[in-house]
Amino acid sequence: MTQAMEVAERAAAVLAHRPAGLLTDIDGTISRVTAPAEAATVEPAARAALARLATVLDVVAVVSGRSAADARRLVDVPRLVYIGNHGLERWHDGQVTASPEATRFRDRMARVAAQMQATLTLPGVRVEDKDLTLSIHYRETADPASAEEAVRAALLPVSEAEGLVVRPGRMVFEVRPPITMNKGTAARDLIRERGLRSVVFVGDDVTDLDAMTEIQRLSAEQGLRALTVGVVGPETPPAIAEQADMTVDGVDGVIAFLTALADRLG
Ligand SMILES: O=P(O)(O)OC[C@H]1O[C@H](O[C@H]2O[C@H](CO)[C@@H](O)[C@H](O)[C@H]2O)[C@H](O)[C@@H](O)[C@@H]1O
Repeated sequence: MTQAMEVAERAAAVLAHRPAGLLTDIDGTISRVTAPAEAATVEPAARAALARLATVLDVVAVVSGRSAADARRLVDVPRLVYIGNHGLERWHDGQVTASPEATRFRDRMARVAAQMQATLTLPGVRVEDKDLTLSIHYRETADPASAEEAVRAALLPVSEAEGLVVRPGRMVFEVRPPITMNKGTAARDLIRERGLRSVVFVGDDVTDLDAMTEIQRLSAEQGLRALTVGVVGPETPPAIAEQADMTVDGVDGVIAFLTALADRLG
């Protein structure tokens, strides 16, 4: 049996406990790494599997660092729940609802975005303004290692002066409000809201660890049936494979897993 089939078998057993939900990250999970970030697309086979799963599971949700509207545009499957900005907002029926706590920091975020646009002139650095959060990409620079240091040195003092938090990602720095909302709190809220008894989460990056650890905590302390699936690729932080219950190899592994799961549950 292949690794993806084994994960699908475990996931199907977990999701037999209804109501059941599947939560997935986007970049590096159902979308291959691209430069620039705007060029990313969701793999058609992943989209097809998610659409099938949405007809048999109680909840299928996308939990992304992208804005919720961008997540909806990219994944483009009706009936899914779209959570964006690392858990700070949700897209529903064309409307985005943002956390009131997060919106209090909008002006500060805009000031940091403007300052970074003006001062980060290194070719290949891109500022992605996501309203509630900000991503500063350096993947397209000639020397990403030195660009990382240059961006860090420029970004940290400005963000700290505005009371905002900087977290590293995949050749990106994410600027976020200083509040305890993340993919973990978003997953917990969705599980509570929908009364889920089981959850499968799929992700590949440091921000996905928030969701994995919270789901595992709910499993240990409250009996939630859960499976966390780490996506292992060339840029995956080692902590993902250490934290996840099971792993698959890259986006192709995710596609094989989701397709096998849809076959089992369909
Ligand atoms: O939580 P996710 O859905 O995985 O989103 C995380 C960030 O993904 C995007 O950036 C990353 O993917 C890009 C496209 O492959 C790549 O060019 C970049 O280097 C990666 O960091 C997105 O642009 C960010 O807004 C998300 O926060």
